[in-house]
Formats: sequence, structure tokens, C-alpha cells
Amino acid sequence: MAKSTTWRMIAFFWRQLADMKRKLLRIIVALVGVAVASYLVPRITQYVIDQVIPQRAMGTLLGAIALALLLTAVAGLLSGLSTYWIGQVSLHAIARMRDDLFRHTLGLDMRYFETSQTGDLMVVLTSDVNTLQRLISSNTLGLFGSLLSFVVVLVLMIVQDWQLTGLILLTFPILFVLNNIFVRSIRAAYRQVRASSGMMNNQIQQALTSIGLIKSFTTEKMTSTMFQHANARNRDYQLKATKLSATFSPLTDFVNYLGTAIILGFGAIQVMHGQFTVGLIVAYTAYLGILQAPIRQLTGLIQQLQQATVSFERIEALQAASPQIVSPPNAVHLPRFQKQIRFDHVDFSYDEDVPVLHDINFAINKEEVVALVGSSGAGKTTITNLLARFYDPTGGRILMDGIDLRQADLMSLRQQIAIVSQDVILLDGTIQENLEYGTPSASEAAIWQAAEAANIANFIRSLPQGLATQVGERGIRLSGGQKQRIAIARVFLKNAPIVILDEATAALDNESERFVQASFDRLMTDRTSLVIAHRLSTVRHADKILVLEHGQIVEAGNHEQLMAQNGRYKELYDLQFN
Ligand SMILES: Nc1ncnc2c1ncn2[C@@H]1O[C@H](COP(=O)(O)OP(=O)(O)OP(=O)(O)O)[C@@H](O)[C@H]1O
Repeated sequence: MAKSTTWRMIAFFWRQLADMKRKLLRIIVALVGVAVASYLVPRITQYVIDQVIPQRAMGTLLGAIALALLLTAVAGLLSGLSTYWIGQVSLHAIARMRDDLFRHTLGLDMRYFETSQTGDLMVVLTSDVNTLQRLISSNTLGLFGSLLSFVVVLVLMIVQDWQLTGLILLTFPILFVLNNIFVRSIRAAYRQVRASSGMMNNQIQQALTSIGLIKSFTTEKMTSTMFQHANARNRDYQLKATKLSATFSPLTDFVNYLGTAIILGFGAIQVMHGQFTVGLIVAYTAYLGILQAPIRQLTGLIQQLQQATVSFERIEALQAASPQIVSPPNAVHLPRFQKQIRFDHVDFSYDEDVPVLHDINFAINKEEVVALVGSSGAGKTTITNLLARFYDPTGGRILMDGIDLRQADLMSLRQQIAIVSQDVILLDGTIQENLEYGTPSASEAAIWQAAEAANIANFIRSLPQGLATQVGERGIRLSGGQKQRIAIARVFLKNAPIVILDEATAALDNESERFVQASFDRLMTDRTSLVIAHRLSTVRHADKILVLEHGQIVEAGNHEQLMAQNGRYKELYDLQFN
């Protein structure tokens, strides 16, 4: 599994890089340049020691040093350029991937978001993508440069002295095995560190978001003790990882030096027998460094690769999630709503075995107000969810002017529906930005008109910064009623022919309630409304009231008719009235 994921990941990156082949070629040329230069510089050192010094050739010395400097400078320039180019290529690929993933996520069904943890999605969209970014960063791709140098230098060394080269290579398996052991144990350690950091973060997040709860139940001490435990665990795991690193570094240094010792010992004996020069020993010591670098990097890369495959699998899972609620291939563009919305024998369940709506039949004619009443959990919100096509019925159909919603272009449907729900969502930004959300082309006059209609214009005018006042998390605190009226003004601007209202005026005081109610009434005028009614005034004036119980319509009619029936509606009515 892990292996095939690695291949899929490589294939994925290859596709991402497909239109950047010319840049890749430039990078490879630069890296070859670096490899050749890093081979040549020690050769010059060798030449100076073995030829120039014995001959006391001053002119040659200056030339050799100038050449070495020039080569080093060129290698530096090429290496800098390749790092930058690699960064360019990989950052482009990652940015594109992040865009694609975000767009894809926004397009997923409501059901997907309701069944996934927001925290998990955040991890995929941020840290999993970052892990992949690290994998294809300059550091890692730079490994190919080191490998290139490795091969070039190795071949040239073998040609020069295969015996000594063979001896040096003896230390490499030890280095590789040592690295692998380390990588494996440090990975286990870091897994624990990550898990415990995650736990700690969750605790912090939960405490900050439920600070009111903590204070009112005076659970500060309990909460901080719990945090202390998590923090201590995290510290111990970190320490374990640090200990591993601390042990490993000197060990590698020792094995690395073993290589130098071999060159020194073997080389010195050869020099004594006149078969080797001092310069060659110096050059070989430099080459040893060039050979050792990729081995260290390689094990680092294997570690990153393993982390990245875990991330890649999660990203793939997100990519594989495909929305069911989409426009069909030959979608009908819904013209502006004309006559009637009809629920035709609609059944629905969120989970297969728990039916929520059963055989729902009703019609809403143009400019009518249809109210949904019934006890909590009866299915009122679910009906509105189906009308906005956040979900599809599991049985029956919903028609708008005779067109099945599933046949319609989704945009053309949702643009005709405005929703005012109980939880008002204001964005971090100015009042104006909140009002024109979804209608960015609105003129200032239209904005004020909508604000007037929603009974919020006077309040906005009373603010020193007016429409430019910041609201949301970092802005001024608005009352529940003010927030709701901003949301209503937003809906006025959208000017959709159909409104879904979840009248949540219960939480408001009388004064605010009056304001909000007045703007609701204005909103419903000349529009077609489906209202989850909590208040009697709306219910009374509704053209039709549907009484829902356990997902079924048990009574339907207007207020007078239903009162006369003396059934469930009257019971609910009396309950509220008394
Ligand atoms: N996303 C969901 N996934 C699974 N079940 C759900 C989901 N949303 C609602 N339900 C269930 O569907 C049933 C109907 O819920 P719905 O929200 O439509 O009721 P409601 O009449 O609007 O209630 P309330 O007046 O309390 O808002 C309930 O039993 C509820 O638990």
C-alpha cells in the first residue's frame, strides 16, 4: 500500500510538473555544472600541493588559485540559481494543488461537511499540503544535485584509484544502516510528539472557545491540571526525540571520520611507497565529504517520503470525495420563479435507516407564505434544506415551475433562494462587505435601500464609521437583533424571489423583535416564502400552515381552518398562547 502510494505520489508530482519541463531542464543543467565544479576544485588543490609547491611556480600558483576561486563562485551561482528555480517549480506546483483542493472542497456536499470534523479537514488543507511542500522543496530536490555530484565524483575517483575508492565505500553501508535505525526510531518518537501536540492544541482550542462555560462552572483548576498532564507528556516525548538525536549525531560523525582515517592511513602508506601524492590525500578527503552528503540526505528524504505518503493518502481521500448534489450534464437553466413550487411524495433520510420525512406533499404558489410548524425534530429545517437542494429527496421529487430540481442548474436554483437562518454568520470585515456579500456589484444607493428595508440603516448611520465599521471577530460587538437585521439586509440585496426564513426571534427582546419582525414582513412582501414559524403573527397571516409531526404533514390549512379542526395545531397554538 505504502509503496503504491509513493508511486502515485511521484506520478502526481510529475503531472504537476508537466508544463514546467523547460524549467526542469535548466535546473538539471545547473546541477551538473555544480557537480563538475565540485569535482574540479579539489583537483586544483591537489595540483597545487603536488606540482606547484615542489616547482615553486609562482605564476601557476596565482592562476590555479584564481581558477579555484572562479570555479567556486560559478558553482555557488549555479547552486543558488538551481535552489531558486527548484523553489519556483515546487511552490507553483503546491500552490496550484492547494487551489485545486480548496475549490474541490467548497464544491462538496453539505452532507460531507456535516459528517467530517472541521479540524480534520483543516489538517488536510494546511499541514498535509505543507508536508508535501516540504517534500518537494529546494532542500529535498537539492538531493538530486548531491546525488549527481556523488555519481560524477565517484566515477572519476574509481578511474583514478579504484582500491582506495573501494575502501572508502566500505564505510557507507554502516552509515546507511545507522541512518535507517535512527530515522525509524526518531519517526516513532515524533509520531508520539505529534499526537501529544495535537491533544494539547485541542485542549487549548476547546478551553478558549468555551471560556464562558469554564468560568461559570469554575473548572479553571481542573482544566489547567488536564492541560498540565498533556503538556508534560508532550515534553517527555520531545525529550526522548532529543535524546535520540543527541546519541545519533556523534555516532555518525565517528563513522564519517572512519572514512577520513582510512584515506589517511591507506594514503600515507602509499605515499611512503611513492605510489601516491600528498595532494591526492587532500583531494580524497574533500571528495569523501561530497560522497557522504547524499547518504545523510537520502535517509532524511526517506523519512520525509514516509510522512508525505500519509499526507498524500489523506489528500487523495479528500480529492476522491465527489459531490452528489451537482448540476446534471444537460442542466436546465431555471428561469426566474414564475408560478409554483411543489413537493411531490417526498421521502428523505439523512442516514439510510433513519427516515426523517415521509410522503411530503404540498405546493407553494407565487408570493404565498407557507409556514412550517411542529415540535422540535419534526423535520421543518429538513424541508427547507431540500428546497435549497442541500440534499436530494430519497423518494419523490421537488418541482419548481414543473422542473425537477435535480434537472436544474444548481446556480440558477440557489440564486433564486435567499435564506435567513437562526445562526447569523457575519464575516470578519466591514458592514458594507457583509451587506454586499454575494452581490459585489451593488451600488451604494442599493445598499442603503436594503439597509432601510431591514431596519438597520439608522443604526449604521449612528456609527462613527458608518458602513466602514468593522464587525465580526475583530470588530464591534453587535446585538443578536442587529446581526439578524444585517443578514436580512444582505438578503434584500440578493433580491431572490424565494425566501426561506427560520424565524428565530425568541432570543430577542421585545424592542429588537419588533424591528426584526417588521423587516421580515417587508422581506416576505412580493416574494414567495417558506417560513419555519416560531411566532404566532406569521402563522396567522400565512396562506398555508403545514403541521409536521415525525416527518409527516399531519394537518394543513390556514389559521382559521386549523383552529376549527381542533387538532394538533390548536394544541400547539394553545400551548404557546397560554
Ligand atoms: N445533518 C443531519 N444528519 C442526520 N440527522 C439529522 C441531520 N439534521 C437533522 N437530523 C435529524 O432529522 C430530524 C429532523 O430534524 P430537523 O432539523 O429538520 O427538525 P426541525 O423540525 O427543524 O427541529 P427544530 O425545530 O428543533 O429545529 C431530527 O431527528 C434530527 O435529529
